[in-house]
Amino acid sequence: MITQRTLHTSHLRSIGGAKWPSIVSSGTASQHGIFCSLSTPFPLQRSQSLSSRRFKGPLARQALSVARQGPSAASRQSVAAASSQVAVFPAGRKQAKVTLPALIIVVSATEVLQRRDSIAEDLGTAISEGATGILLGDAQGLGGAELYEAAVLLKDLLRGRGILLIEDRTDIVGAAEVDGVVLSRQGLPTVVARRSLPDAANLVGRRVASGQEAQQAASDGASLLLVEGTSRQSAATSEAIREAKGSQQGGSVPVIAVVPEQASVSREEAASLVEAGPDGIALPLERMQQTAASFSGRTDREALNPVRDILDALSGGHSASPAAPAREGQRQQDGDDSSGKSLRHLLDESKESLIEAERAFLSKALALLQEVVPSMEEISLLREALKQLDQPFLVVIVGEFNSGKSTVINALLGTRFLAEGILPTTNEISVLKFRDADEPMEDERMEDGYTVKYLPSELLRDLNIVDTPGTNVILERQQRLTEEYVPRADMVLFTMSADRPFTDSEVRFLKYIRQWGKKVIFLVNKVDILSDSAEVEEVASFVANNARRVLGVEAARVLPVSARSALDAKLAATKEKRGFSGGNSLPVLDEDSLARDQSWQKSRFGELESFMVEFLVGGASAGESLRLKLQTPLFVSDALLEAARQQLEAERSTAEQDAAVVRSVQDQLAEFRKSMEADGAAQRSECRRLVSTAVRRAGWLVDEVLQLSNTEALSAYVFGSKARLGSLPVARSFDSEVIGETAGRMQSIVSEHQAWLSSNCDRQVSNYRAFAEERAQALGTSLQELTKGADSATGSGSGGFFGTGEEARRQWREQRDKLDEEQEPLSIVNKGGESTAVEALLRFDSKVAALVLEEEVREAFFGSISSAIGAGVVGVVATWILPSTLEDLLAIGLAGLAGYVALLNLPLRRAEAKSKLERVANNFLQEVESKLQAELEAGLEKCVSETNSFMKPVEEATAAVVGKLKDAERRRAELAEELEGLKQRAASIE
Ligand SMILES: Nc1nc2c(ncn2[C@@H]2O[C@H](COP(=O)(O)OP(=O)(O)OP(=O)(O)O)[C@@H](O)[C@H]2O)c(=O)[nH]1
Repeated sequence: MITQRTLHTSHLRSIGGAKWPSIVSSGTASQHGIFCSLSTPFPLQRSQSLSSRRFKGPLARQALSVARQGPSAASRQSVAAASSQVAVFPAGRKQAKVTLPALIIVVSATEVLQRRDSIAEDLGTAISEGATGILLGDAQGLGGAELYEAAVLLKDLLRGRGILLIEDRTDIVGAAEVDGVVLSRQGLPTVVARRSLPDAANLVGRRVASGQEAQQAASDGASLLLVEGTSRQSAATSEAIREAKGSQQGGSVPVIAVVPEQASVSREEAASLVEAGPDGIALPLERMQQTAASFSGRTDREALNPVRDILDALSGGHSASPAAPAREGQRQQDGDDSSGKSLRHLLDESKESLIEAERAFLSKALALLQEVVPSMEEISLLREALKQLDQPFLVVIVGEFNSGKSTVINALLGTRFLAEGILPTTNEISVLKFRDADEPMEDERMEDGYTVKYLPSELLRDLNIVDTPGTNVILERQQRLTEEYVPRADMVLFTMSADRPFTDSEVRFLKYIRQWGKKVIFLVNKVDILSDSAEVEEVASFVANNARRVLGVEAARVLPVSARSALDAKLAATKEKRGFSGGNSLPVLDEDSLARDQSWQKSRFGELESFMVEFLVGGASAGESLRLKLQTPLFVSDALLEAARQQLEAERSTAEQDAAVVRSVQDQLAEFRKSMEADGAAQRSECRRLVSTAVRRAGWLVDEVLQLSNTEALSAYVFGSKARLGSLPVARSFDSEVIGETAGRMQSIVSEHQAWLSSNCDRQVSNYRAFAEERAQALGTSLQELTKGADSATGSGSGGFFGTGEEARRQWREQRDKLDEEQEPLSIVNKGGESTAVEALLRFDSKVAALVLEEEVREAFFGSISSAIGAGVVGVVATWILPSTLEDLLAIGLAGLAGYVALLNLPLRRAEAKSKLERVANNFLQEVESKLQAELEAGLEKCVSETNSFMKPVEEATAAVVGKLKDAERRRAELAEELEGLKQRAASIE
């Protein structure tokens, strides 16, 4: 039989333990990646288009809708839906963590809403100086909407730089998607609050005032404890902190000291607080300065850096400070090998070369993943796995709560080192590592939240053992912690209770473990509760069968044990204890008596121990441990490369949709132009209708005036010698009967045309600009930056035909000037200098038009007379009478017989007059129309060129993202292929 002694024998110690070079330096937090979702909808236009009142055709409506909404809303939605991040862990994204030492600023929602800007500045400064989070208080009295608003403001401010917690209101935590809640002492039970929170909000803090409350909260699954004394005095707080820390086995839930709003902290109180050893402090913003002064002992306000001073005091003030060991731990991880031996002794040349190839591969994979999927938080697993290569074999013990994980470890160690109990007792991950007895043994809180416990047990020289929280559905957080740790394991000891092996949830969790390619040893614990060895065998084969059937594990290694009996036997066989620092001790066993012990024999624990020895250091399966060790980072890479493939694929499809949406702007611009042109044509045809009506009326007027039976009019011409030209009957009727409302309506069409054109074009440009800005932002840059690039590209002649906004404006001005030069001035009114249709129309004067008509009438008479009395006479008469008025002329004409005869020619003259009028009107119409059209074209040209001046760079950048993602996928696929080769090499290690 192999006993505990076997594990301690000298052949273990004789194995070489040369240090392996460390592979990578410690990693940093992952950054946020580029997401190409089009999340913000276009702003709806407030002002209505002028034309919408007048032109209501389908094209007009389409043009307006394009101008108001920009690129198709439907395509934007589909894009937004496609941008999701792939999570490697089944329970979703990784948890938010409390950075230690913590400095949490407590603010009230009322304060946030009342002095938004100033508080944002104060909090922003504190966060950038190192404050680790914000607790939004004052939640009870406020309405949901206000609290939500305050939470969203703070979230925006934090931008992930620290945690955001809300006091008690789990509903707002979910709605505002913040990191978690702090429950008051009377608030919801921790378990209930956790269940009501969404997955992403994983932090549940609880206010406690005593060690008992702290213990309860920790075992309920609280993720941090906020301690304040019942009497709100710092002395009471210090006492409660001490109790809270003491009450927790391993002290792994962070304990935060709360500085109350009303009380100030004196120097003595600060010292006592620091002495109590909290993991952080929570205090109102306005207490910061004074508290920092007390903590640092500085009096000079100028020299104070409140955040830093408080954090320094917390981390440097006493030996139990969490930050210092965390840093120490990092050092250890980065290469200090004193915590155990690696498996180097099992290496031969070919394995050495495999290791080298693996290292090179892992560095490449790490670099690629960091570059192409920086938002994937799980990259840290790869970093860890790389470091882990230099560390002893890592055995992770998992199982449902109460299955006896801690007891198994205790039995391996031969002492009650870890807490056991029928209720969930393990809330955190504990990594057990070797350290020589004469070295300090304080627990170390690692930066990633795990606790390393050191002890001088020989067992730990060859392997590190990890105790994990039990998995079950009630304590979701614990389950997640364990899930997150599993990928690091080189081997998993899956502990199940003999009375309920292979429960549903165990099967689920086992499947998850297998997904990471882990070797699982099935430990059927508590076999002492089974009646005889036949039952034990029955359960063992049940487990083996199910492992094959459900998990596809052939020849599963099933070890039935009784950890409790084994531990009891070892405790009974303990001759003496070797104490080491921290008040702990390890047994020195009387191995003969242990071997004789009935309960030890029944416990079958020796089989587990001998398996471990054989597996790790000698015997036929020793090579398997090396293979597993080398496979761990490869399987992690495999999972991450696959997750990266999915993420890249999702991002590429999103980016392609984005690019299509951006490209569709061109079609939309063409559509916009088409519908604007249709509306413009409708406006011009309205002008034509108005003018032709006026011409018709003018014709009637001419007919009416120029006829012999029109005695009234004719006598006015004959006898109205005093009347001036402008007030003749024709002129008077012209205004009322011919022009009527025409001039007014024409004027309003033309001026509306201009307003309609500019407002639609401006809206279009500004919508697309907003869209382009949003796109630029989604690409992780700004529009200014993108168009700057385009500017220089244009300058160098390689950037296509689109210039910047300024360039577009210059082109537009040139174009417009050219158009103006080409335009003939309007013949009917002003003979020179006008530029736009509006100006032309505004200068249109019906009186001038009336004069033209008068002229025609005069000419009609004059022509009639001249043809009647002969050209010579007309010449004389003309020179003689021309300076006089028309009335005089008519009087002369009508007085003579010849004049009378000549008047018989009137119908001819009327036709002439009308056609002349028509020509004039058509000239006028043509001028107006061509001006309108030119304006429309120039406006649209400007709109398109200006839009393109920023859309084209965005289009290019969006297309570049697609190209980059494709390239990233190609590189990823190459690595995945390389990985397959390495996996095959590793799998063939004997
Ligand atoms: N009968 C019997 N009880 C055992 C055995 N091993 C552990 N127990 C008991 O089972 C209970 C749970 O043991 P723990 O070691 O705390 O179980 P755990 O899996 O670590 O529990 P959590 O840390 O809460 O996940 C304790 O009361 C132990 O005494 C065993 O082999 N036989």
